[in-house]
Amino acid sequence: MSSQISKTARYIDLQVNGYAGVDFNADSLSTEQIRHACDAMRNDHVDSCLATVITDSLDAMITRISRLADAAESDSEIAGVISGIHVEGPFLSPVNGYVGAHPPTAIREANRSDAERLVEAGRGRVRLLTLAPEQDRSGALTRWLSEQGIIVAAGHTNASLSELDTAIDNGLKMFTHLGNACPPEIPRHDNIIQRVLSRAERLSISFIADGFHIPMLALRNYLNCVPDENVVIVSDAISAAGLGPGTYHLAGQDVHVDEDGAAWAACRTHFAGCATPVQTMVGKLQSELGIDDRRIDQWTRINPAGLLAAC
Ligand SMILES: CC(=O)N[C@@H]1[C@@H](O)[C@H](O)[C@@H](COP(=O)(O)O)O[C@@H]1O
Repeated sequence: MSSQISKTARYIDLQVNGYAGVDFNADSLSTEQIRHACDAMRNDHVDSCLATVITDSLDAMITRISRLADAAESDSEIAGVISGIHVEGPFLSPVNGYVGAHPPTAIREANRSDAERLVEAGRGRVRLLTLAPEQDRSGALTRWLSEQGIIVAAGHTNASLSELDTAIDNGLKMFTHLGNACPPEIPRHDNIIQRVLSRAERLSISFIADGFHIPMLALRNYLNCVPDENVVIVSDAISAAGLGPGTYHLAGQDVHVDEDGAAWAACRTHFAGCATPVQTMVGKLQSELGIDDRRIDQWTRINPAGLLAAC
C-alpha cells in the first residue's frame, strides 16, 4: 500500500460547507474569504468542490446561493475550485434524527416554485440538490430537477423502499452521507441504511470517511456492499476544516470541534459537519482499511467527476 499517491492525488469533493475558517453559509461572506477557502482547499489537494448551502429560510438560502454564484462569476480562481453548488435542503425530513443539524422549522415540503427560486439564484451553478423522497412522493420535483441537469440525491430521509424506487424512476442518482442523518436507534432490519444498501447497484452513495461520522469498521462493511463505481467520499467540511479544536460557526450555529477532531452541534446529540480534510480521510482509508490507491482515486475523483459529467 503506497502512501505516495496521497502526496500527488487530487480530489473532487461534492459537499463542502466551508473551509479554513470560512463558512459558506455565513450571513456575511466576502469574495476574499471565499478565495481564501479555495486556496486552502487547493493546497489540501481538492481540485474542485461543490460549495454546499444548507437549510435555512428560503430567502437566506437564496442570498447564499446567489453570493457564491457571484463570487464564481467574478473570480476565475474561485470558479476553478468551486465548480458548482450543492443545495442540501430545505425539502428534507423534519423528523428528529433524520433532520440532523438542519433547522426543523425551515424544512419544507418539496415544491416546484421554491425549487425554481433556489435554482435560479445559482444561475446555472446548482449542480446537486439533496432532498427527502417522502417530501416529493410523486417524484415530480426529482424529475424536474433531473431534467434541468441537476443531480438529485436523497438524504436526511426515512423514505420507504417504494418512495426510494419512485425517486430512482424519476431520476434520483445519489444518496447523501449514508449512515448519518438518521436516529441512533432505528429498527434493526427495516431502516433507511438497509433500504439504500439494497439499491446500491442503482445509486451512487456518499460517505463521510472521517472515522467519527461512521466508525471505520462499519464503514468497511458499507463499502463492501456498494459497487466501487458507486462509492463517493465527501468531506461535509465546515469552516473548521484543517484547523484545530475550538468553536466555529455553521449558518449561525455554534459548532464545537473536540480534541479528537469531531465537530459537534452545541447540544452534542449529533455532528454538525466535519473538520477533517479529504486527504486525512484518504490516509484513514489507506491505513485503517487497507484501501488501495486505485479505489481511493475512483471514490474521491473519478466517481464524483462522472456524476458531474453525466448531468
Ligand atoms: C453540515 C452539517 O451540518 N452536516 C451534518 C452532518 O455532519 C451530520 O452527520 C448530520 C446528522 O447528524 P448525525 O448523523 O450525527 O446524527 O447532519 C448534518 O448533515
